[in-house]
Amino acid sequence: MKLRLVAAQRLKAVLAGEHFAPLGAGELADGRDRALANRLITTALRRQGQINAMLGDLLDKGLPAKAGSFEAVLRLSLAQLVFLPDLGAHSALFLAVEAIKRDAKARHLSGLMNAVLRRAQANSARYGLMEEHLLPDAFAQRWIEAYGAEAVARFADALVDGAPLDLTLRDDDPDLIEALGAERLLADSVRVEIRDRPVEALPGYDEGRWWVQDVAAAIPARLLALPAQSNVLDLCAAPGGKTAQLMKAGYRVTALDSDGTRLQRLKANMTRLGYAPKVIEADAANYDPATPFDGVLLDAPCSATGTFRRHPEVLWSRSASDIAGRVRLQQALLANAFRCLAPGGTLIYCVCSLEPPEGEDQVDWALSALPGLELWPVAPGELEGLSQAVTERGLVRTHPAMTPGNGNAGMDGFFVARFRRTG
Ligand SMILES: C[S@@+](CC[C@H](N)C(=O)[O-])C[C@H]1O[C@@H](n2cnc3c(N)ncnc32)[C@H](O)[C@@H]1O
Repeated sequence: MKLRLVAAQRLKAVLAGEHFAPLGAGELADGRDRALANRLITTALRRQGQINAMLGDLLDKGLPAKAGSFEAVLRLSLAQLVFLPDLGAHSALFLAVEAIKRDAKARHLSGLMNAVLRRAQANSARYGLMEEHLLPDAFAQRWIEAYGAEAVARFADALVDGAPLDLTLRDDDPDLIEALGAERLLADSVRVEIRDRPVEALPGYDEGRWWVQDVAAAIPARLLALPAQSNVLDLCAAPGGKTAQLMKAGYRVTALDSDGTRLQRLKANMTRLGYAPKVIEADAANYDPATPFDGVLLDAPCSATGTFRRHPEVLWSRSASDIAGRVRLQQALLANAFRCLAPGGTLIYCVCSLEPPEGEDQVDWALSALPGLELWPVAPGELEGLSQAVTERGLVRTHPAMTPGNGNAGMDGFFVARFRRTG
């Protein structure tokens, strides 16, 4: 019961707009309970489109208003009934009714909960097949246009399957890779296929021998291709995945972010890894350095739709107007990134987004709005093992239906462009 109440609380917060993070030991001490609660929440989030369709079918009058935890408990129970049959239908029904009896704001709805879940149970075989609802229609249509129907069908599979754990190695040591049970992907990125313990308990964590970073997220920093000791500005740096790569490459790194709390995480990550970049809390849209940089990496805030395998909630919390707002912010940040760059310097622009307006279209904007900026195309050979991600224009576009390295499926959706400042 406790795990269901805690899971409902977390799901409710995510439905209200919070970013999803799995429950930790502080919230549910027992490891098995925690794993089960996280399985329920992630299933409810990955299957949110299908569960929305079920709710439309089951609740003639829609969801009751101001009903406390009713919606979250119902979604968790539908996830269990339809998609996690190994957990048992009886407990899905019984525990849902008991859970809302403990919530003063939802207790009067226990009869409705019971009736709805019984109808869902009777329809569970049909509900389990409604795969066309996995991705929101608006996203699916746009993505089919951009990436093709076959790729988008695989996005839906990737949404259900979730993401494996990818690491970037500080120490490229075959013994470490073996101890992690990892497969090499691209350059110094490896993938842990089967994870049986928390990240902090994996070999090499305490010694700072690697950091968590999706294989796609590790591409942009590698493309700077500057000599060691170059001065590099990492704009929008926290929590520091790309900062660590820039430090590993031997650059003199300034890591800047406007969010003090996220910068604390960056500092803790750098301490664990044994790196000491210069850290600045400032707004990247108007930061004005005394000396311009040889390289600037801008990992701009975006819709984050490319991370839907780990953050399925982004698919349901982003509207067209959110994306338009991000596009304007990205342009302001790009313009200032250009101002921070020395003549001859290199600029990398990247976003973890699948939306062309935040990626490909921003290249056109930058080339027309920022005289003195030119595209420095990425050559397919620079991404050995992933040359299919390099477009004809020399831009990099990855998505979850792409396969890096030797057959390990899936990666985040990322867009990367490389520019040079000519004057
Ligand atoms: C995609 S995340 C960066 C991830 C990071 N580069 C990494 O590799 O670990 C975007 C970051 O942009 C920061 N951000 C958003 N608006 C900003 C602004 N105006 N100035 C500086 N940082 C900003 C956020 O605080 C967030 O940390």
